[in-house]
Amino acid sequence: MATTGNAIVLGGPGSGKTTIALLKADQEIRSGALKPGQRILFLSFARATVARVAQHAEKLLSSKDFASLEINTYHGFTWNLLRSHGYLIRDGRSINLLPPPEAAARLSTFKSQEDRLNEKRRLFIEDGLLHFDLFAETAAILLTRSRSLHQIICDAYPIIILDEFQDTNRDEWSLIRSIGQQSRILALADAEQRIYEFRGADPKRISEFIADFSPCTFDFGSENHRSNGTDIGTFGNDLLTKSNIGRKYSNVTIESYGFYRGRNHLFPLKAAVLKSLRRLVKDSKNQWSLAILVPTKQLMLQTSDYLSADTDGFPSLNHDVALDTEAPSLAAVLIASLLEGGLSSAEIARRLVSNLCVHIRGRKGAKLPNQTELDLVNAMDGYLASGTIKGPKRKKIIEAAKEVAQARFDLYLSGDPGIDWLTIRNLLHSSGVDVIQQVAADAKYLRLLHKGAALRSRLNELWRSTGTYSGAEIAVRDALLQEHFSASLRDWKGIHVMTIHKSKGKEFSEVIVYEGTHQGKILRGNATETESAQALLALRVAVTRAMKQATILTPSTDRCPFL
Ligand SMILES: Nc1ncnc2c1ncn2[C@@H]1O[C@H](COP(=O)(O)OP(=O)(O)OP(=O)(O)O)[C@@H](O)[C@H]1O
Repeated sequence: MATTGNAIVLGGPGSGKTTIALLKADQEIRSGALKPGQRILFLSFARATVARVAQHAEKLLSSKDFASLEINTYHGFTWNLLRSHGYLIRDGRSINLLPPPEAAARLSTFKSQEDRLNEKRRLFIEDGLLHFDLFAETAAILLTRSRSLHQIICDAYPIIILDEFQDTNRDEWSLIRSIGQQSRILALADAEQRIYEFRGADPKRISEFIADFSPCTFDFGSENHRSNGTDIGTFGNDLLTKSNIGRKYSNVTIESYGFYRGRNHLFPLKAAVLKSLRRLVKDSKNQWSLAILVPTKQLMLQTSDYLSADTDGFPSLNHDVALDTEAPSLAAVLIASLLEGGLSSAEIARRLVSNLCVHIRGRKGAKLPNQTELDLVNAMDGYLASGTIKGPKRKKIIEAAKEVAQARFDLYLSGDPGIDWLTIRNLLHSSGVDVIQQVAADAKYLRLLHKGAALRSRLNELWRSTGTYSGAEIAVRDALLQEHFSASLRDWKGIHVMTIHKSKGKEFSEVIVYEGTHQGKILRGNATETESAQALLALRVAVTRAMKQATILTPSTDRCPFL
């Protein structure tokens, strides 16, 4: 609290790094260190983490002091900077954002990382379209080239707190170095929670910071305030030395699950969730949170579907999912375009085929479409240019698109966006063709993005002013885009399903880590040594999110070797 220069706080999970940083911010604000208009900037990676930190800060700081703290993601902060000043590096021309769903679609044909990066740079330089991955790099360039802007930013934020510092990539690091020439930097880090090597986190980062910034260094070691009085932290540390194997823990349960004939493969998971819920409700009434953490996105969606279902004698369970937005967003844009309609069914059909191409290209986000999908998209693109397409399966897709378009053309819209949206979704669902049905399936996840109300109100406005949904495609795109920067406070109570990676920086009353039998393994088969080391760190991060109890479910036929 007394340090006046740069600082780095090291410490294991739950050791209080975030808490001390917020208290330090509060102390600086109260001491009058800030001039009018200056704020302390707290940067983290994920919007969900920002929401949790903001919640935590609201408890620790008075509302007056809270106003002097800006809690943001790297993306949110750098985009603000680029949106207002980016024109300076584009000869006065403005910058437009390339939203992840569209980016995924545009980059789908570039296979290597290098080609993808080059294409992102080309899109920016030639078309002014900025990909999220270039935010930090471009902001760093901007601050290097404009000394005045550099001065303004450093003046505005004299103290910057960097959460999860161990996971900063090279571009973020160069931005930090630039701002850190004048502003004070307080970094929070745990080398053993470095789980983002695949996006450029580097084991050297902490020592680079120490070398460049000569900070006061504080190490909270293995102090643990999150799960005080439990052996969850001990288990986490034992994992690192493999001394957990064969040991018993009071607050970490490892269950080997078997196969239940005639039941969903996630049956043992839902049974474990209900067991946790009984415990949580008994102990904490409604003041509890439960995280279900799984290794892959695919398993996350399956888990969400199965929790929502009321099959196998289990009730449907309300929950939140940390979804990727690409697939539902592209599906929403396609549905909005159908809501808009057109002057003829042929025009609607053409737009539908074109939007189907974008959906197939981009729905998997950063993961590329497979060759069959790419071939299909090329053929459909060819159809749009020439009016012909070869192959019975592809012809069937075009025929089905025409039928959907005709049905839309003949449709009498009610003016109630909720009803009309569902009508269109059902048209897609009953098309009988998988790539069109996939749009309807992806659109169902919009509910879980909590964007329903925002979309409905935009569509309502359109209908009220024009009696049509003309402009719906753009309106829906805008509404979904804002999602990427909103750091609205989310309620962390209840059940949350997410990938292990998304759980970083969060805490829950209980955690259930579940790995699948064939896909969704904690350590996948044929993993390299580095991948294995990363998987172990990820498992440690997952388990140590729990305050009271962690449960790990691993298949009895193929137990996780870390357990
Ligand atoms: N000194 C303390 N005394 C009591 N409780 C504390 C203390 N410091 C932190 N806590 C509580 O412990 C929990 C974990 O703290 P915090 O989130 O600051 O840890 P962290 O080091 O940032 O964790 P991680 O790296 O795992 O995200 C929080 O619920 C916080 O309120």
